[in-house]
Amino acid sequence: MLVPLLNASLCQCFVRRAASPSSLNDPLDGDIQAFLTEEDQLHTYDDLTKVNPVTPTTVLKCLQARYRLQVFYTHAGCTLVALNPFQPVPHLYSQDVMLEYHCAPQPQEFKPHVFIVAEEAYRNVRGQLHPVNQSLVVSGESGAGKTWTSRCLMKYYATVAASSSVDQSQDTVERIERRVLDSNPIMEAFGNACTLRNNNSSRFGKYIQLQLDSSQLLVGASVQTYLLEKTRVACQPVNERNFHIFYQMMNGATDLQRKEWKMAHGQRFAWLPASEKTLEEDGFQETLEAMGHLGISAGTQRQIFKILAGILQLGNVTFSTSLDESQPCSLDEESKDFLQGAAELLCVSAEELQTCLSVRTLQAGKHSLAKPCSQAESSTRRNCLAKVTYARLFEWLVTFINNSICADASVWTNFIGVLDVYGFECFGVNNLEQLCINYANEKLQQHFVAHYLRAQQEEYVSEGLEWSFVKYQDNQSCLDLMEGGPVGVFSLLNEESRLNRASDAQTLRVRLEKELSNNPSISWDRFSREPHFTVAHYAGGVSYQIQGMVEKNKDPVPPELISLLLKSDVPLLRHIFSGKDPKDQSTKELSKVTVVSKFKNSLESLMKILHSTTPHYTRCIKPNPDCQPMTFQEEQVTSQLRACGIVETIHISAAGFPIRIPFKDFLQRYGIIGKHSGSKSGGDSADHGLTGVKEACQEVKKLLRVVFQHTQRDLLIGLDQERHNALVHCGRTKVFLSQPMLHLLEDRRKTILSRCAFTIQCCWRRYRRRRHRSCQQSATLIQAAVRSWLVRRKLRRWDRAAAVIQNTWKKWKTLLKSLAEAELDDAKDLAEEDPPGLTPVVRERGSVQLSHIQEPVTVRGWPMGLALASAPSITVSMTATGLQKMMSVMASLNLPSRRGEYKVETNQCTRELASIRAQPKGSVKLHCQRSPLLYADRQPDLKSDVTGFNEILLEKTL
Ligand SMILES: Nc1ncnc2c1ncn2[C@@H]1O[C@H](COP(=O)(O)OP(=O)(O)OP(=O)(O)O)[C@@H](O)[C@H]1O
Repeated sequence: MLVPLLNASLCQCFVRRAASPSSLNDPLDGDIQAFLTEEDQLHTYDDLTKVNPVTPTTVLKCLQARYRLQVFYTHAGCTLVALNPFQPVPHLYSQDVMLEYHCAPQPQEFKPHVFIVAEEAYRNVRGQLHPVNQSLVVSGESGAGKTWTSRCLMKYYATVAASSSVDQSQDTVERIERRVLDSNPIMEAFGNACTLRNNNSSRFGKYIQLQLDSSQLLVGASVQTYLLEKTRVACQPVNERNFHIFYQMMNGATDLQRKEWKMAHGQRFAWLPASEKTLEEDGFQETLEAMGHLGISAGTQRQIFKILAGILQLGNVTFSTSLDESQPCSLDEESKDFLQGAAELLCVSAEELQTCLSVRTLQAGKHSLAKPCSQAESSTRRNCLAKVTYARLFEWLVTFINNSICADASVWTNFIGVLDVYGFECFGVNNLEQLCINYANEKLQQHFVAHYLRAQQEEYVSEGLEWSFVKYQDNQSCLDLMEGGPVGVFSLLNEESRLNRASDAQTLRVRLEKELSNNPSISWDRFSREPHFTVAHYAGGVSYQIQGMVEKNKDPVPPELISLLLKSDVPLLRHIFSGKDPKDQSTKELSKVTVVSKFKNSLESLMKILHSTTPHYTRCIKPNPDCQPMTFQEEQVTSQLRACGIVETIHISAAGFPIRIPFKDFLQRYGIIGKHSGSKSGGDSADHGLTGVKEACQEVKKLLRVVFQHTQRDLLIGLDQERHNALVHCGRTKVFLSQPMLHLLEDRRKTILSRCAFTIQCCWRRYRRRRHRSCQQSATLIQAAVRSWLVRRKLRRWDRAAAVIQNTWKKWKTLLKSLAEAELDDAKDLAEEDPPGLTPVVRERGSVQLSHIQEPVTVRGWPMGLALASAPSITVSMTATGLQKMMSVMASLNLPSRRGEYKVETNQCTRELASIRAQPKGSVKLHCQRSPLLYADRQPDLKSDVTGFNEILLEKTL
């Protein structure tokens, strides 16, 4: 009951991520992305399956980074991805490099290269107890570099097989090598053409078997071709050219040949458009040499070129509409000449040729009926004659090449096959050719997926994983749609083609819709004017036009034409049509052979061969549509990665365990989960640097247990072992993770990290608070210490000052005392001389000596407010006047106020008062600044409270 919740949530996530291709594009969080793949290190990844996570985006970035650094080859698991440099890179393909790869004990450790694939296949054959044949499948879109790569592989084998031959005569080896290699220029001259996408585009598919003897030496080869685009002979797409061989003849023929071939300088041929464009592929001499090497005699060569020249002449024959329907179309004068020329070159009767082209023979029982053709029909018959002749000539050439290079069955024991097939095609208008090509690609894709799945499974097994891709959905439903019996697109198309009636696109469309509407891989746009059907291929949907499909499938060749050619005086022409005489074959037999059925049969036999061999895939990628060197267009590459199955491999990875992390890295990143989950597991391992893989595995398992426990606790449900295994697996050296498991781990890690961050924040804040508080306390302490130090310093200074003052004061006092005593001694002496009661002696201006006063005496005082002298302050403000002053003086001197006994009056003396001192026996000494001692003998009141002699009653500091 508890299981469904988590299962539902995890598995929904799992299904969503695994099933939807777009989910693979999900940008992962920057941090995990950086952990899994370091972007600046992307170019170092030699294998695309090692980028983490394997998504189209990371794969694309990796390829781009490598291309920028001129690294053109990258592994993608069991596939090799080859980016076209579109410029010569001679050092990459030299003979030395070939031998280097061949002689290396472990070529896999070298940089990715097509030679690794070649060498691996070569060693596979050699190393087996019962040698297994090998197949090198080279695919990609037009111009991606398939032909180049196939050539490279053939050169490699020609070199390494020859280099290993010590006991054979060099001559023999060279002859075989040469022949094998010479088959290339011939086939390219006859089967390649300049198209908008590639100047040297192969217009046929081929499978070359390189035959090896028991000593693994190259002893021969054989070629099987598929679906030559023969319509090109009579109908070239705009801005494209016919097959190279016609231009080679035009450019390279001698005058004699020109005369013979009716190919004058400046002669224009309708079927040779863009003849002014010269290509490096137009080397006629090279083709002639190759023909010679392969043993095509000069006579046969002459016949071949005569036939080709005849075809060119035919192209210039145009029919005019006949006004009378009972009469065949007429020819203008020029066309008559060209027809005559064609007939001469093909060595047939010109009249017969014209009749064959413009009159149809209808068979009614034993009677035959002649029916003039319309202009269009006549043109079709003309084209048909050219196409069938060229196709038969090409077939014959291939057979000849095979006869020339194929070793005797008793000589060779094994082979390495090189398959160079057209890639997935999707144009504006797609017809039967595209249907066949895409069908072949579907077949190869299925083969590839099965092989890749096997390779993945093998890796899982080697890592000890018990998991299988049993539920992986491949492209079977699309194949069922096309080839399915009893009802499929091909069978319905064949049925329509075999009916002896005019083909009608609408009828076929209705039949397709009625019979196949249950298949999810087919759809229709009901609003489209043109009848068509859309097939959902693995590489994307392609809409096929039904119009003309049945006719193309029938590929009818008017029997009159074949009969005519069989009468030709050119032996080769007779030969290539021999055995095809319509009279010798029953109509039933003929009607059986449609283009589709022929193609399907040849593909089936190819698939049988592929299934019996060990395949090696090379996916060629065209980095830009303009064939420019060092230009990488992301969209262009992405669509090719999808079309060549690399994205499929990514889906396969996603269906399994797309993320693989070595134990050590895993523990380093996720060890924190164990540490912070209250469990002892998983935490310390990364810190202590585990060395043993076994211990690391144990730690990882513990850690995963913790994660699951937590997930269960969080979601209150349980996960069974089966579900665990669908999410994560511990291999022998790595942890295999599904996308949902990665997200689970990442979520857990993030939660823990944010909890840790919160704890760190709390600690930090607490620490900051404490630090602040202690700072405050310290500041207070320092302040107190400084203050006390300042006070102490001040006190010390005060002490010192007081001591100085005291000292000085003491000295001063002593001095005064001594002076006073000296004065007193003088006064005594005077007193002894002057008897008491005498009138005061004025000693000094402004001062009086009061003694035994009978009359109120005038005390000449001090001009300033002596009264203020009694103020606590030692600084006296001199503002008081008159009585105030007198009173204040009285008060300050603390003199008893005895009315009438004395009076104090302001002295005229403006000098400042220094001090007032007590005199002996009650006298007061008014001490002036200048000579205070002059007042020492003044005695204002004998009954005063002044006690001390010479005591300072009041003093003003200066
Ligand atoms: N490895 C390479 N180094 C240098 N140039 C290359 C390489 N591969 C391809 N090219 C260039 O790219 C061009 C197209 O390559 P190629 O003819 O092999 O394409 P293709 O896939 O066979 O195309 P098609 O399907 O049309 O035949 C070549 O003519 C060559 O100039």
